[in-house]
Amino acid sequence: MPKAIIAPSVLACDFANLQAEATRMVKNGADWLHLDVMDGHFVPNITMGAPIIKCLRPCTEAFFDCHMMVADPARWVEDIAQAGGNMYTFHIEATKDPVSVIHLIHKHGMKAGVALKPGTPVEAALGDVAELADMILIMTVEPGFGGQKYKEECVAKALTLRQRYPHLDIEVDGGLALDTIDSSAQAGANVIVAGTSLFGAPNPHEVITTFRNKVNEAQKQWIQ
Ligand SMILES: O=C(CO)[C@@H](O)[C@H](O)COP(=O)(O)O
Ligand SMILES: [Co+2]
Repeated sequence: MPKAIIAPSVLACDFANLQAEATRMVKNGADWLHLDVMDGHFVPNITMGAPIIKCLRPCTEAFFDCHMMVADPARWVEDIAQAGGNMYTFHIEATKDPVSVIHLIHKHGMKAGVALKPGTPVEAALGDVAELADMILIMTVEPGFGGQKYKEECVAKALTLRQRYPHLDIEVDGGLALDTIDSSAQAGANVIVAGTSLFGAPNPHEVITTFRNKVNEAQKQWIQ
């Protein structure tokens, strides 16, 4: 069964101390670090790109989960691979040919993730995309900003995917916190991204442990 993976989004950290903030989350039990790359075109915000990821790479051995909110997903694959990205998750809305982008990502030695905005139906990812991708990301907020309200209605897409693809990594991202995790865990999501609720927590270890326990408990129902 897919295991729980907790991925703090550094978008909510103190960027003046990125190295310390990233390693603080790893010490508190994070499995991955979620790095939100925004280009100011696909979303109305600009964050970081390959140069910052490259600087962070020697600071930690954590798996870098790169969430690419960019208008041209193929364009940045080589740069992110060279910077040390491990997962390259692009938005299906940004390309007419997601299968080619998945192949390109694999060719560069990274895992391939495919993200769906709240308004994108899950059918867009069924079939070839879900079968070739290593992970599907269900956005539970509109991409572009941290600290938004969780859209619970989006988790129905995670449930559809989990029922069809019992071994697929399914990530949820946006507004995940102690009071919203249950619906995502119950729907079968196993990769939990959280920014505000982890970087703002007095005890992030406790929150990470709670997320992990809830996901692992919920995943048991999918064992056939
Ligand atoms: O991709 C995004 C936003 O576009 C996310 O990764 C957010 O950074 C998550 O932040 P919180 O909603 O957990 O504060
Ligand atoms: Co993200």
